[in-house]
Amino acid sequence: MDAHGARGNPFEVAGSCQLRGDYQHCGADYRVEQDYARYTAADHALWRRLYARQAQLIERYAAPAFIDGVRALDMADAIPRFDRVNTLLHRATGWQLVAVPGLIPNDVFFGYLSRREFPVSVWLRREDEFDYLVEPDIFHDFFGHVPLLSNPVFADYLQAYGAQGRIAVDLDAVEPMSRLYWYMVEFGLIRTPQGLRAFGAGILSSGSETAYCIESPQPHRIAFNLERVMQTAYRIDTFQQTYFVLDRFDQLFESTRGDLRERLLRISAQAPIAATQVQADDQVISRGQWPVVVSSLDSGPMVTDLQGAPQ
Ligand SMILES: C[C@H](O)[C@H](O)[C@H]1CNc2nc(N)[nH]c(=O)c2N1
Ligand SMILES: N[C@@H](Cc1ccccc1)C(=O)O
Ligand SMILES: [Fe+2]
Repeated sequence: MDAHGARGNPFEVAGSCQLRGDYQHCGADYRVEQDYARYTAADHALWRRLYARQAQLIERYAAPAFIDGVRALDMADAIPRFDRVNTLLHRATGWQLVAVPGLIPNDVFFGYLSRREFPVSVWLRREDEFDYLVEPDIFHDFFGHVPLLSNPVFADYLQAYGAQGRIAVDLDAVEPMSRLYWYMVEFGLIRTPQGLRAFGAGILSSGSETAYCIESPQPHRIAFNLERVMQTAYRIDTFQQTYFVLDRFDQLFESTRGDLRERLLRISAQAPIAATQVQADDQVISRGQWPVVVSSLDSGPMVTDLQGAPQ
């Protein structure tokens, strides 16, 4: 089966995209066995190093709901077994993990989400991709996405998103939905009483982007607006140039309610906004809006936004 699939995938770059996974043994829905025996001692050791590094970073940079999800999972010591996690996850929010070779076409992906099934790649990145890699591997898919699947509001959102995504595929108006997924599920930020925090999986599986998205003055940080997000192009092979910021997770849930068809068709027909641009009516969120207090903790200077963040 052609890994690119007739329906393409978001990582198709100029007609050639070397997908990393083994697509030779997957069915029409791209399912494979996790085949736990395939993982070597070196794989588990790399997993432990990736986990230890991110577990330390998320205390400072991740949304509390994400941290709670990580703590509920037992994945510090080895690559997790999907079947064991599924028992817990199904009981928590009705979600199940499905092993896939890697990226899968949009319509198959949305189909899974609409049934509360989350596709998780089975291959693990190389040592030299410790800080960042372009394609989603098992560490990105599992460490980045699974913690929030145990959060009821987020779990409901993701299923509603999948159902809307299937409508977008039928309309051939997928791009706005892909952008919404990218800027929220993969690279979303959220305001908390402790200040700006990340909840996007693409941020939290990357050791380098986790600090960058909060600390760097370079990227734009813009308050979430559904139309604006759906219209904004993105890069898949570098840190994001724009991050969108929620006040509350249920803004996401609200955004998938109702009939999006007119909006999807209209936005699909418009020229996208470049990720480097700021629009006149953007609510730009800069650190300056929240007086920043640096309080030294035993773990070194901690940047905290104490005033101004919404309660
Ligand atoms: C929603 C959007 O199309 C997005 O890029 C999808 C496409 N296919 C995928 N396939 C897998 N396995 N994992 C993903 O995160 C995605 N992302
Ligand atoms: N860049 C992420 C992986 C990722 C791939 C595709 C989409 C989002 C994130 C990392 O290094 O962990
Ligand atoms: Fe992802």
